Amino acid sequence: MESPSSLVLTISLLASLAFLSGVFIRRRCKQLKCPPGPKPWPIIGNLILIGSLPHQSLHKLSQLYGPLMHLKFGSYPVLIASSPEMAKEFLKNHDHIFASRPQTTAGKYVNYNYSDIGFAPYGPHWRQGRKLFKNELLSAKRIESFQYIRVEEMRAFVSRLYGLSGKPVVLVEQLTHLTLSNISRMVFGEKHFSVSGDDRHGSDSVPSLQELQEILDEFFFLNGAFNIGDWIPWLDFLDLQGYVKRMKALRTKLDRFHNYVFDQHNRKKEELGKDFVAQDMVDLLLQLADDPDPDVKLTSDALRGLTQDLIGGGTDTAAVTVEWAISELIKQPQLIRKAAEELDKVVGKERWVEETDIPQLPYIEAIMKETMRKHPVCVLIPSRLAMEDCNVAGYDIRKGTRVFVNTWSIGRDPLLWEQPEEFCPNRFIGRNINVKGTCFELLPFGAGRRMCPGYSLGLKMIQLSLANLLHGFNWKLPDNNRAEDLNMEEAYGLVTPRKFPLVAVMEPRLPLHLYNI
Ligand code: HEM
Repeated sequence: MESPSSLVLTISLLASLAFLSGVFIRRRCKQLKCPPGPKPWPIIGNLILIGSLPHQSLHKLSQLYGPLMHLKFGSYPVLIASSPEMAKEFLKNHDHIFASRPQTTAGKYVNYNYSDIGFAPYGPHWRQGRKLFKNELLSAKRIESFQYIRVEEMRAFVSRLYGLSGKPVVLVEQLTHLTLSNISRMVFGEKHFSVSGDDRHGSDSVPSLQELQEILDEFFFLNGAFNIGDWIPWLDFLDLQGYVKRMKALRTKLDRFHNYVFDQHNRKKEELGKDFVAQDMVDLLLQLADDPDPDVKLTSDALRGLTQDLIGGGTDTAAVTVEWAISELIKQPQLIRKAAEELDKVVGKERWVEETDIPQLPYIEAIMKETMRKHPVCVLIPSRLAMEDCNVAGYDIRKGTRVFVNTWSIGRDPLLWEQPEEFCPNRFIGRNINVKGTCFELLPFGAGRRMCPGYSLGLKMIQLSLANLLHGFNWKLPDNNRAEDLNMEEAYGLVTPRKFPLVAVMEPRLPLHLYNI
């Protein structure tokens, strides 16, 4: 073990080296043509400027420096793209160069050494995973085959809410319960994470829905946290924020969870032998792992990483989007009335909204798009990494540069959106703007090679729950709180939720027999 004085000496030496390399990089940047940006400090670069809501700080800075801004976070050059044109440069025109992601400590510990898709570097493993997601796990046919689960869980959801009528409800808790029940049944195929069926409680080996939710909360926090060691690698060993310790503790919980899930599925597969038919996504993954001739062998870590992508991808993202939508609507009751009119006309008052109704509900779709414009859950699209030196929009970009697209900023550009601070679904009526990664002014699911592979499932879950919440309930704030006083602050993370969860009171608006399952 090193003595304290030799440790101090080592740190000072490393700091001097980092400082000198900073000077060297700045000199190099002067020789190259870099986009404009604020001057970096030694060692920390511009990290000091980003604050607790990085997307908002970067938005303000980009108004000074322009839609493509050059910064330095710790040891790494960073670019912030804040206009549709710049987003298109990175996510379409030069997508082949920026299709990788930087390695992070969370990717190592929490995501099984980058064995998932979201954190994996561009390469054969990532390609194989994307192919499996597209052709097998999240194909249109597979998503359709799980429709009955979404219907059952939706019924259980509205029934639970009915039981809470007239009382103040923390909406996001109910929504996360819905999305997690949905996804966990599609992925694990069982009901023990769902209270809609024969709900069992956690034991030593079987995590309950509540435990799974706690694991996911920590998972989201640590994956979204700004870990100093990721940006100043020579400080990594100090674990200044204690995140690495938490990541290792989470990994132990995740291991226990995956052991339970995979043991159980493997046992069923062995028992059934040739009669085994995949019924859920874990079954499918196990079958695919048996393939004697895959491009890349699916290791046990890969099975775990891919399972986490499925569970993590669609739970908080969908719940947080719907919570933002209801928060905005509750401030403008006339918009809720307009949505209810559309629902009464198309669906009527004698049944719930079904997925097949969605194409006939343009106003609900407009509410969803407007929510995604003003409150994209990924306010900064997860970082892309330049795999080689290149030239973008006339600027020299070095290999290793990290690129963030600020979707929050694009959604507030007054040149693109009239009165961007207003929540106004009508702006989407009659306009051909989709969320499929081809309209660069609206990128809730990203774009290009790394665009969200779960977007079509995500859209189904968001639209169906939003439509049924508006169809089945009248909404108000508790205790005569005034809608105009509702706090709309954000909390930054891998997804960006409300800082203070919405507490609302619901009353049924359909015949009561529809709520009792
Ligand atoms: C419900 C709303 C959802 C939103 C708003 C959302 C948003 C996003 C965004 C912005 C990205 C980054 C895209 C990029 O880099 O260009 C992403 C990636 C990803 N999403 Fe989603 N997502 C949602 C649902 C889902 C669902 C349901 C799943 C899976 C079941 C999923 C799985 C993933 C995965 C695996 C990636 C990483 C892709 C890669 O790096 O190649 N997401 N998502």
